[in-house]
Amino acid sequence: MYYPIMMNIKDKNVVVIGGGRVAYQKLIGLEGTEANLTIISPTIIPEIKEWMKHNNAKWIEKTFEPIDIEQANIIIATTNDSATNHEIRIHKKEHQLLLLADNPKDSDFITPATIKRGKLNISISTGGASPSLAKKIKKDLEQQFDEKFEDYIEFLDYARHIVLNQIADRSLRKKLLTQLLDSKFYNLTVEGDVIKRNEIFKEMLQQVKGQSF
Ligand SMILES: C[C@@]1(CC(=O)O)C2=NC(=C\c3[nH]c(c(CCC(=O)O)c3CC(=O)O)Cc3[nH]c(c(CC(=O)O)c3CCC(=O)O)/C=C3\N/C(=C\2)[C@@H](CCC(=O)O)[C@]3(C)CC(=O)O)/[C@H]1CCC(=O)O
Ligand SMILES: NC(=O)c1ccc[n+]([C@@H]2O[C@H](COP(=O)([O-])OP(=O)(O)OC[C@H]3O[C@@H](n4cnc5c(N)ncnc54)[C@H](O)[C@@H]3O)[C@@H](O)[C@H]2O)c1
Repeated sequence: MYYPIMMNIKDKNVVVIGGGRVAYQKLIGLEGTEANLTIISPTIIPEIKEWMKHNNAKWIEKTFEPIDIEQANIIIATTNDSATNHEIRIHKKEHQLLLLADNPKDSDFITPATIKRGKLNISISTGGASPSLAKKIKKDLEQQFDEKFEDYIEFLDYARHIVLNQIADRSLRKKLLTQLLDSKFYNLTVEGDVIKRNEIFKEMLQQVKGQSF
């Protein structure tokens, strides 16, 4: 069984070996993490070149050597040469986390299909059984959780912080945080009526505050 976690990899050294389609897919997943990204590969596809214009990553134009992973925290091996992927596995240290794109059995982790909407992250894994199914489920959920969720999550984050700061009583907090999930807040966010949405939230907050005295 795999253990699902959300990792903070800011400033961690992530080394991606290989510069093809799979490397590109993994780099997209690493977007916004603020990790130190290094790509080791004699070639990279045009999509990665384009991606590097908007994202921070260092490309070292060479074939893999063990020294390339010495400082790595996380290693993502995506070459099309199984002998190289095997060599990477042999040289990685016990404490380093390795993903072998052609060999989940010997990997320390696998990557799920992911929908990102601001801070909302919906990840789907089949435990390696069917990456295509993970992708299909993702496509289906993308319709339900569209781009508008980005603003909505931002509002929930903002409102929750206010609730946590201003309401000391745990059960009242929980009540308010549940009330915040009422669809009117989502609908007003989608309609762009931020003023009305915030007013309703403030009224709710005052009401609950009244109950706590
Ligand atoms: C979800 C996604 C995320 C991502 O890549 O970030 C992802 N694979 C995706 C697509 C995809 N991969 C493959 C196909 C072709 C169809 C097929 O073979 O089924 C397609 C479909 C396509 O491309 O359309 C081939 C494939 N994949 C793996 C192997 C090796 C093996 O199974 O032994 C082979 C055979 C290689 C060969 O033939 O040699 C292994 C893995 N792929 C995983 C993740 C991990 C398990 C995730 C899970 O289910 O939990 C795992 C274990 C390790 C890892 O890579 O993390 C991404 C969709 C993202 C998106 O579009 O949103
Ligand atoms: N996990 C997944 O989701 C998934 C999906 C499809 C394929 N795969 C596996 O991943 C492998 C890569 O797939 P791809 O489509 O990206 O292949 P690709 O041929 O597009 O890219 C391979 C890359 O590896 C580089 N490379 C080759 N030898 C190297 C070495 N010694 N050192 C550094 N870089 C080297 C090449 O220059 C190239 O950039 C496939 O062989 C397949 O087994 C995994």
